[in-house]
Parts: sequence; structure tokens; C-alpha cells
Amino acid sequence: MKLDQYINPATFHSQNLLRSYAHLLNSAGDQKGKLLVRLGLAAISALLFGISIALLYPFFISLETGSTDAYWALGKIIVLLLIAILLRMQAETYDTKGYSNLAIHQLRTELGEKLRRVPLVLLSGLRSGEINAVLVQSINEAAGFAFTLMNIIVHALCIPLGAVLALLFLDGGGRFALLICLLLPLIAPLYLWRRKAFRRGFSILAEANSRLKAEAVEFTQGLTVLKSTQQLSSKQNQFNQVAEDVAKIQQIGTKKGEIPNLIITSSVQFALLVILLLGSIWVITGSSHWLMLATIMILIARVSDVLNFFVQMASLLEMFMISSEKLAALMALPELSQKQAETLPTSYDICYENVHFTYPQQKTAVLNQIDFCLPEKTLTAFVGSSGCGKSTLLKLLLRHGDPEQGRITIGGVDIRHMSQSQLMSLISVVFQDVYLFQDSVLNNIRMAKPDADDKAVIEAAKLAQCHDFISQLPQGYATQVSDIGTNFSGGEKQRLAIARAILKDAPILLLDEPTAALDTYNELAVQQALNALVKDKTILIIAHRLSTIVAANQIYVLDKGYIAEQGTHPQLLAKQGIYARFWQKRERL
Ligand SMILES: Nc1ncnc2c1ncn2[C@@H]1O[C@H](COP(=O)(O)OP(=O)(O)OP(=O)(O)O)[C@@H](O)[C@H]1O
Repeated sequence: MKLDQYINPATFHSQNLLRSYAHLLNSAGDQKGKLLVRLGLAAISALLFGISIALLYPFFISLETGSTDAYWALGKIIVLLLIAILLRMQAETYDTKGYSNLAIHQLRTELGEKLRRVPLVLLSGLRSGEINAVLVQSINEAAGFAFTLMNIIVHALCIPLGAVLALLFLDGGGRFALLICLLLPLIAPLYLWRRKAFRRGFSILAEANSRLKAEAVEFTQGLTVLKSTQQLSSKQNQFNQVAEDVAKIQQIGTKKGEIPNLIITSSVQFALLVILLLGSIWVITGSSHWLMLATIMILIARVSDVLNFFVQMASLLEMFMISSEKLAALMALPELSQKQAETLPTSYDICYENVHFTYPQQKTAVLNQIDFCLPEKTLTAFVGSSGCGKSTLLKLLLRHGDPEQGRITIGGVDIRHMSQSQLMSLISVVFQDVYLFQDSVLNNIRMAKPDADDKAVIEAAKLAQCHDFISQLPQGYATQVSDIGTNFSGGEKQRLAIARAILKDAPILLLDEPTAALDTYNELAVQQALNALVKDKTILIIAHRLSTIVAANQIYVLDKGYIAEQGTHPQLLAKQGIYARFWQKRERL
């Protein structure tokens, strides 16, 4: 297995330590202030804890000498420990009071908002499973561990620091303080080396996991198609392969992680052993008190625990970094400019002015020199062979992306100078793939106009020829779409989409010829529904069957992204060009 296939160059690059920690802090978003305060409390608590260990020395001495100072020394230790515990409990409120959950929620909302502003043509190039993985898992990892991780780091630094500071003031403690200061920082290069290895491993695992999720989403969503095309087993093999890779990567990661882990924890133990050895020599030679060594041994046991825990948990930092980079990559996607038009257009003629458009994932333009004006309240049909750019032409009017050259206007207003919701208030869409949400049938229609009352929704359903089949559902309009799953026929879904459009009653209507794939009964019903919808609208229709657009006010024939011909049906037939050939061919079928 080639691990490199799972290295995503967009998200994998090494991060210096300080930047990683800054990232960690910033992941708290608006909760950053609360996080900083609590980290401050955790740091003071750890310092006090370190100091209280060092204060064991005067306590031991007073015990040995039988001095009454023992109570005073013990009292100081107990008070310090109590304050440390209280501060630590207060610090933990970052998680227990739900601030980390607020940070997660904020990040998720920000990403949701961001995805709304990213051109759909860009998002459609990403696999939905991978976006899900970021929205659900990466965000949890990116914001949920901020306090835990920083708290571990704070403890690993502040407990030895507190002890060292206190030792400096104790009789004979200075040399131990110096020794700790000399030896413990030597672990830093080992930590950095281990970090690099872990980072690569985690990056590969994260990428493989996110591909596995994407495969799982595609596999479950595409079950019907896969079965009908007998591709089920080949897709399943593909899924199994990625799942197997994930398992192997985890195995390799565990093995590879074990050695650096062992080396670094052994080094911590070794450094502490050196302190112990030298301390023993100092005691034997009489230059240090044996009770100082006993205190240092207690300190060593505690510091060794804290450092080992830090080493074990520091891999969480790599997981965090991978997740936050995935998040950052989505957050860095370019956005469509959003402007709020002061006045909305009052006429609905639509002009494409010398429009050129290239999909972000492609090199050559899909649309070139598209230049036309469609008078309002007319019906315009677009025809052309598959892939010539008809759908893209309509998607640009919906601002799934902006042309790299030229502009599109409605009633003279550049659509880039309107907000997305202003633009959408002008346009209804009936495309072939109708998406029904996990909600009641009533609400699925109402979503086109959320403030519509039930009566208006049912009226629209009646006009769209939906009322009869909805009335036969177990709970009529209240039936949940999830309860009946995909039981709606293609024609019924089309009519539900038409009901939405009738309810919305927008002045512009985009149709991807809805009757193209229907049987005669459904075609008739959808045609009747359409008749109720199209009155007095500016209509742009992608025509798959030319017989339905004979009466169109104008027909544009697209060829390889250019407008090749234009005119009415009789004019185009007279031209004896592409349209005439289409017509002859299709009429013969
Ligand atoms: N999201 C996308 N990303 C990249 N390329 C795309 C995308 N959508 C469409 N294309 C490409 O753009 C070209 C035009 O596609 P479009 O869907 O506009 O054609 P069409 O004329 O509507 O085809 P059809 O009649 O088959 O629906 C095709 O080559 C298609 O592969």
C-alpha cells in the first residue's frame, strides 16, 4: 500500500510549534478570552502545586528537628494545595460550563455560513462525504480539545517551573533547580522529532478516514444506481479497499508511534535518573541534605507523571492540527461577492452580456461569448447536444458561480449587485432532480414561501395536480417524507416541485424540461401543472424534446459553449442548420 496516496498537499504542511498553539487558542473563537483566563488559573494552580512539593523540604526538616515549625510548614503546604485545587476546578469550568461546546457551535455555524457563500460550482467539485467529515468530526476535534490540550501543556511546564522557583529560595535547593533547568529542556528536540513523525502519520490517517467517509456516503446514496448498473460489487470492493487501508494505516501508525514514544518517555526517565544520581552523590559527599533529596524524589515522581502524560497526549495536538487545517482549507475557499441592492428590478428582461465561464476544475471555457437579451414574459428555449453548456447557462443566472468575463442582468440590474436572497426571490426553479427534505409533505411545498399558510400551500398543490396523490398518503399533507422514502414517482416529484414554484410565484422561471423523462400519464399531469405556473413569467427552459418548444418566443441553439443559432422554430427550420438537423433526427425517433 502506498501511503503517499493519502497525503493531501492542500492540508499537509509542517507547522511550527508556536503557530500550532496560536491555532489552538484561536479555535476557541469568541470564547478565547474565557479560555485564556482559565488557562491562567490552570497555570497558577500548577505553579502552586510545584511550589507545595518543594515546601515539603522545610516541613521534613522541622519534623526531623522536632521543631514546632512543622505545623506552620504543613499549614502552608495544605493552604497552597487547597488554593491549587480550587483554581484547577475553576479552570475546568471551560469544559464543564460548556464554553468548548459554544466554540464548536460557533465554528460549525461559521462554516455553514461560509458554505452558503461559496460558489456551488466550487463545492460540487468536493465530495459531500468529505465536507460532512469536516462539519461533524473535524470541528469537534478542532475546538473540543483546546482546553484539554493547553491544560496538559500548562501543567507540564508550570509544575516543574513552580518547584524550580521554590527550590531557588531553599537552603541547598539552588543546585537541584539548576540541574532540572539544564536537563529537562533537552527533551524538547526529541519532542519536536517525534511530533514530525506523528504529524505525517495522523495526516495520512485523517485523509484516509475522510475518503472512507466519502466512499460510505456515495455507496449508500448510490445504492439504487449501483444495483441497476450491476456495479454494486465493484463499488463495494473500492469501499472495502479504503477501509482496509485505514486499518493498515492505523496498525502502521501504532507501530511507528511506539518507538518515538518509548524513546521520549525513556529520555524523561533518564533525565530524572541523572538528577537522582547526582543528588545521591551530593548527599553522600555531604554537600546536600538527604531530606532535600527525598523532596526532589517526590518532585521527580510527580514531574515524570506529568511529562509522560504530556508525551502521550501530545499526539492529540497533531490530530487537532490536521482537523483545523482541513477546516481552514474550507474556510479559505473564495466567496461570491454579496451586495444588497437598494431597489430590486421592476422589469424582468434578462440579458447575458458577452459571458464567458470556466469551471474551477477545468481548463477550457464551458461558455463563450454568450450575448443575448430575453424580453420579459417571454418563453426562451435552449437546445443543444449533451454537455454543450445549457444547464451551466441557467446555473449562472442562479449564481452557482460568476462569469469570469461579462455580466448577467435582470431588468438592467447586474445580478452580482443583489444579495443571494434578493436574487432568489425573483426566480423559481423546476429541475429534474427534485430534492425532498425529511419533513412533512406540506412543509416540503411551503419551503418555497415559508410564510405561506396551509390554505395557500394546498391551493398551490391543487394547481400543480398534486392534491389527489397527496390526499391518498397515510396522513395526507402531514405525511413525513422519510416515512414513505422514495415512494414518490418521478412525475409526482416534478409536480411537487411545480407546486413549490406556483406558491413562490416568482417572476422568472427556470425549467429543465420537466416532462422529458415521464410516461404519458405523468407527462399530461405535469403539463397541466406547468400551464398553471407559466402565466406572465419570463421563462427559460432547457428543452430535451423539440416538440414541446415549437411555440417558444425564441430558441437558442448551443454548440460547444457558443451560441450557434437563434430564432423561432420556423426561422430555425428555414436555416437548415443544426436545429433543423436535430428536428429531423428527433422527429424520426
Ligand atoms: N460542477 C461542474 N464542475 C466541472 N465541470 C462541470 C460541472 N458541471 C458541468 N460541467 C461540465 O461542463 C460542461 C457543460 O455541462 P452542462 O451540464 O452545462 O451541459 P448540458 O448542455 O446541460 O448537458 P446535458 O444536456 O447533458 O444536461 C460539460 O462538459 C460538463 O462536464
